[in-house]
Amino acid sequence: MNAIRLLARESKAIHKYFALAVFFVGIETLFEVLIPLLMADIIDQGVVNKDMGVFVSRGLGMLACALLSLATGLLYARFAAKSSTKLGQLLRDKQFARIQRFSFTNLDRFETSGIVTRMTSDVTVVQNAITSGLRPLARGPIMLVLGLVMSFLINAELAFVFFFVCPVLALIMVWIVSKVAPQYPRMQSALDTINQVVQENLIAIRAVKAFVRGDYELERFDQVNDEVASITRQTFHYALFNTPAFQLCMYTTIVVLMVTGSRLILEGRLEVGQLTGILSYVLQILNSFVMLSNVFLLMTRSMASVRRIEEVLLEPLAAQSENPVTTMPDSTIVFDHVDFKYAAAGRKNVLENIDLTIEPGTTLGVLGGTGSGKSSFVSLIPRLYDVSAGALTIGGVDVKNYDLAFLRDQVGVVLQNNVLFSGTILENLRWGDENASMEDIERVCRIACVDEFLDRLPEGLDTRLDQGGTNVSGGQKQRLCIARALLKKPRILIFDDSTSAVDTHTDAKIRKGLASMEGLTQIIIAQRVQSVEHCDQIIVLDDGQIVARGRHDELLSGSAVYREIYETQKKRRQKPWLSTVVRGI
Ligand SMILES: Nc1ncnc2c1ncn2[C@@H]1O[C@H](COP(=O)(O)OP(=O)(O)OP(=O)(O)O)[C@@H](O)[C@H]1O
Repeated sequence: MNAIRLLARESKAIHKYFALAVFFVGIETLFEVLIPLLMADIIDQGVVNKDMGVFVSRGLGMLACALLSLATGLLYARFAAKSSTKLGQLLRDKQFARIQRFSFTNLDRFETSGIVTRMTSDVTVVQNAITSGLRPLARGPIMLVLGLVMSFLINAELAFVFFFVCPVLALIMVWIVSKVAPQYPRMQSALDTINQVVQENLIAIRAVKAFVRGDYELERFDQVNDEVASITRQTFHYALFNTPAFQLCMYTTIVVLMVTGSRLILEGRLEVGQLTGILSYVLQILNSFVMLSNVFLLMTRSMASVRRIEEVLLEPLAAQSENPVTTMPDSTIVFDHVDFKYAAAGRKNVLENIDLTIEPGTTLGVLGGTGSGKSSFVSLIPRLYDVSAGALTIGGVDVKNYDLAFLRDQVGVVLQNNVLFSGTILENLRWGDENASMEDIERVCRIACVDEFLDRLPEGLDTRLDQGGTNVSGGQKQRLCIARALLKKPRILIFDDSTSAVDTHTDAKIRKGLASMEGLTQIIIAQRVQSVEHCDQIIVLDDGQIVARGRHDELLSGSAVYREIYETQKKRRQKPWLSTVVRGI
C-alpha cells in the first residue's frame, strides 16, 4: 500500500475528510448502540411499573439518539464522498503524470488497455471501497464490542451464547475471503483484455471492414466477454454465501436466546425487557459481522486494484542525472560502440557495435531492410530508449546527462505513423510551439508543402481534424506532422520513413525546403534511395549492424549492398509495373 498511503498523506484534504468521516461514523454508532438500552428500560420500568415519566423520558431519549444518529450518518456520508472523490482524482492525476514520464521501455511493459483500466475501473474500485466500505469498517468493530459489553452487562449468562457464535462467524468470513480474494486480480486483468479487444477493434476498424473481419472480431469479443462473465460468476459464487450463512447463524442464535431467555424469565432471573434488549444487540452484533465480511470482500477487491495502480506509480523511471544539463554545446551526435536490446534479459542485440559520428548541420540517410534496426537506432537519440552498452553523446554530453525534457525539445521526431489529435489544423501545428507566430506557421507549412493542400480544405488552417486525423490523406498527415516538428525549432530532426506516403515530387520539394534550414542536423530513414542520395552521409543497416557507410557516389562504387538496392529501385522507377507486381507478391 506504500504509494497510495504516501499519496493520501500528501493530500491534506483527503486526510481531513477521512478523519472527519471516521469520527462521525463512530458517533453515529454510539447513538445507535444506546437505543436498545433505552428500549429495555421502557419495557422493564415503563411497561411493568406503568410509569409514564419513564415512557416519555426514555422515548425522547430514543428519538434524540435516532435523530443524532441520522445527522452524524449524513455528515459521515458527506465526508466519505469527499475523501473518495479527492482520492480518485489524485490517483488518476498521479497515474497520468507518471505515464507522461514513462520511457518507451516502461510503456513496453504495460498494455495500453491495462493502463486505461487502471486509470478508470481500478480507481473506481478503490473509491467504492471508501464510500461503501468505510462506514461498515468503522461501525462493525464498535458495534461488535459495545454490543457484547452491553449484552454481558444485561445478563452475562445469556450473553455467553456469543462465545459460540462469534468464532463460527469468524471462520465463515475467513473461508469466503480466502476463496474470493484470488479471483479479483483475475477479474481486473480480464477487464484489461476486454478493453484491449475493443480498443484494437476501434483503432483498426477500417482494416476490419476492408478485410470483412466483422464476424471474426465479434467471435473474439464474445470469447473475452464470456471469460469476464465466467470469472465474475466464480467470484460471486462464493461471495453469495456471505449473507445466507450469516442469516442462518443469526436466526439460530435468536432461537437459542429465546429458549434460554424464556427459561431464565420463568426462573425469575431475567426481565422481559432485558431479553428484548439482548435480542436487539444480537441483531447489532450479527449485523456488524455481516458488515465486516462484506467490507473484507470489498477491501480484498480494492487491494487487487491498489496493487495494479501501484505498479504504475512505482514503475521505475529512466534514471535522471542529478545535475541535468540544459545547454547543448553543439549538435554533434556520436554513437560510441553502442549495443542495444529492448529487454535487458533479451539474448540478441537489436543494434550491435554502432560506431558513428554525425556532424552538426549535416544530413544522415539510413537505409536497411525491414527489422534491420533503423527505428531502434534513431529512438536512442531523444532517449526514448537507453543504450545497453557503449555511449551516445550529443555535443560531447552523454544523453543520459541531459535534462530529458530539454533533450527532447532539441530533437524533433517525425514518425511514419505520427498521430494527429482531434482539433483544428492550427491547434495541431501549435502542438510543436504553442506561441508560434503566424509567420512561423506559414513558413513551416511552406517547407513541409502543407500550403499546397491547405487551400483545398474547407476552412484552411481552421479545418477540424477528426480523432487520429482520419479526415486527411496519409500524405497530408505526414506533411502536417513534418510542419509540426519544424515549428518546434529542433536542432536535430529525425524523419522515420516520414515521407513514405508523399509522391516523389513533393518529397524532393520538402527535402529542398529542409536544406534551406541552416544548422539543422537531419537523420532520414527511408525506403527509397532517392530520398537519401543527397545526404552528406548514408549508412546501410543489416541485422542491427552498419554494413556500409559513405556518400551516395562512394557507396555506389564501393558497396555491393547499396548498389543492389539502388539498381533494384532504379528498375522499378523505369518500369513502374514492376513495383506493382512486387507489391502484389
Ligand atoms: N518495442 C519493441 N520491443 C521488442 N522488440 C522490438 C520492439 N520494437 C522493435 N523490436 C524488434 O527490433 C528489431 C528492429 O526493429 P526496428 O523497428 O528498429 O526495425 P526497422 O528497421 O525500423 O524496421 P521497419 O523498416 O520495418 O520499420 C526487430 O526485430 C523488431 O522485432
